[in-house]
Amino acid sequence: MSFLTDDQLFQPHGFINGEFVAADNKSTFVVFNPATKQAIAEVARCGREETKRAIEHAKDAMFGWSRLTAKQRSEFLMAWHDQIIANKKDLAKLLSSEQGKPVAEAEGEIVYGASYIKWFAEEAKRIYGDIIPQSSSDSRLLCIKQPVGVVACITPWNFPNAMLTRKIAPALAAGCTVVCKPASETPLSALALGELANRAGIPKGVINILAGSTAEISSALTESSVVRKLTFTGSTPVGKLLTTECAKTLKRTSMELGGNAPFIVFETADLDAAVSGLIANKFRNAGQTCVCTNRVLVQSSVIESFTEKLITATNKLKLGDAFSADTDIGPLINESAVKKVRELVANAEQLGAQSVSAESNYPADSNFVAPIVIKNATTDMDIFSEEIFGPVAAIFEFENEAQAIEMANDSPFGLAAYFYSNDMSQVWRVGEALEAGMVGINDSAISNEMIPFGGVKESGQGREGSKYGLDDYMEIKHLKMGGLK
Ligand SMILES: NC(=O)C1=CN([C@@H]2O[C@H](COP(=O)(O)OP(=O)(O)OC[C@H]3O[C@@H](n4cnc5c(N)ncnc54)[C@H](OP(=O)(O)O)[C@@H]3O)[C@@H](O)[C@H]2O)C=CC1
Ligand SMILES: O=C(O)CCCC(=O)O
Repeated sequence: MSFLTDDQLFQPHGFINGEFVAADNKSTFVVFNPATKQAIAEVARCGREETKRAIEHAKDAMFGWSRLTAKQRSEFLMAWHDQIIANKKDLAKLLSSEQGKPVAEAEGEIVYGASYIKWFAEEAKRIYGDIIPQSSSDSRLLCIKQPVGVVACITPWNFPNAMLTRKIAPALAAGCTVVCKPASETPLSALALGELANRAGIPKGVINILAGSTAEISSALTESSVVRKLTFTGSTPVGKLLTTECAKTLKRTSMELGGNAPFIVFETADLDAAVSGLIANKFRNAGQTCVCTNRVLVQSSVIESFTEKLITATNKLKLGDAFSADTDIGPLINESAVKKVRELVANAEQLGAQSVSAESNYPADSNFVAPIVIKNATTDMDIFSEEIFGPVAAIFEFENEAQAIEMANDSPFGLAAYFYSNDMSQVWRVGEALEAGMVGINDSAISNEMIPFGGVKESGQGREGSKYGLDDYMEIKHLKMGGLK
C-alpha cells in the first residue's frame, strides 16, 4: 500500500510458522474499503489444509515456547509491543482503510491493543502456584499452573487489532501458542501483527494467522484435538455454534459476544456529563462496539431536557472519511450493516417513534449513516431487544428506579451497562442490581487492559484483561510430594 511508510506492513498472505504464504490453491479474496467500497487488497484464501499445518506448527512451537522462563516470554511480548507502538501510525492507516474508523480513533485502538501486550508481559511474571496445607506429615501438596495448549483465536472486524492482541497476549504469556482467524472484512491489521511478531523475534510457529474460508478454517480448528482452547469475540449465534463444536473435543472456550447495553439517566444525574458520556460511548466506532449503548433509559422528569441536549450534541458530530481530520464518525462496515440499522429505525418509526438525524452529504447507497436520535421509543420495538451496531441512540422513558432496573435487565444479554446518578445509595443499589459483566457509573469509558472485560448471560463467559485474564489460558495441576521423612 503506497500510503504506508513501511510497505512491509501490508501482508496479504497467510502467516504460518513465521512465513507469509499464499493459499495452497493460490486463491484469494477481496478486502474493501467501507468508505469507498473500493477493493484495497486481495488476500490469500486459506482453508482446511493450511489451518491443519498451522496447528501442527503451533504444537511444535509450544515445546520450546512453554519451556522458556516467564521472564523470557515477557521480554518477547515487550519487544512485540514496542514494534507495534513504533509503527502505530502505519497500523492505524491500514486499520482505517479496511475498517473505516477515523484514523485518530484507529491509532487509539492500536495503542489500546498494545496495552494488553504490555499488561500480559508484566503478568507473565506473576503466574504463581500455591502450597496447600499438607494432609499428612510425610507429604507436601502443591499447585502449579501450566499452559492449556494450542489456542484458536477467532476475532471480529470492529476492533481488528485490539481483539486479537487481547487474546494472543495472555495466551503467549501463559506459554500457549496460537492459530488465529481474523474477520474476512479486516484481515490486514491482523497479518501486520504477524510481520511485527517476526521483527520482535517471537519464535516461528508461536503465532499463526490465517484468513480465508471461514467454514474450513473454523472447522479445522474446532475439530482438532491439538487445539485445547478456543477464544472468540463476535456475535452470540456464532459463539453458541462454536461452543457446541468445541464440546465435541471438550475444548475450553472464552466467549465475548453480543451486548444490549442500557444507559440509564436518573433525575439526580448531571445531565451534561451524561450527554457527553453517551456521545463518547454510543458513537464510538460508529456505534459498532459490543459495549456501545444500545438503549438509553431516561427518567420522565428529565427526559425532555436530556433529549434536547442530546440532539444538540449529536448534530455536531461530523460524518466522514477516516482520513479527513475533522471526522467523528466513519462508515459502517458494509451494506448489510447499513440495511440492518435502517430496518431498526424504520420499525421504531412504524411503531410510533420519531427519529432526528444529523446531517449527511453521503448518498443513500453508501455505507455512511448519520447519527440518529430516536424519541419516544418503546419496549415493543426491535431496537429495544436487538443489538443495533450503528449510530442510533433510542430513548426510552421510565418513571422510577425499580422500573429502570427491570427494563435494563429485560434482555438475554448482559455485557456492559451504564448509569448516571449523584445519589450515593442509588449508585450502590443500581450497580449491584444490573445484570451485566461491567457497569460504568457516571462514566462511559470502561475499557482498559487492567479491568476484567466480559459478560454474563448470553453475552458470553470468561474475562479478558486484568489479573483474571490469564486464568482462561492455564490449567491448574496438583503435585503431591510423598514419602518425606
Ligand atoms: N461482540 C462483538 O464484539 C461483536 C458483535 N457482533 C455482532 O454480530 C453482528 C454480525 O456481525 P458479524 O461480523 O457477522 O459477526 P460474526 O460473529 O459473524 O463474526 C465474527 C467472527 O466470527 C467468524 N465467523 C462467522 N461465522 C462463523 C462460523 N459459522 N464459524 C466460525 N466462525 C465464524 C467471522 O468470520 P468471517 O468474517 O470470515 O465471517 C469473524 O471472524 C453484528 O451486527 C453485531 O451485532 C459483531 C462483531 C463483534
Ligand atoms: O467486542 C467489541 O465490540 C470490542 C470491545 C471494545 C472494547 O474493548 O471496549
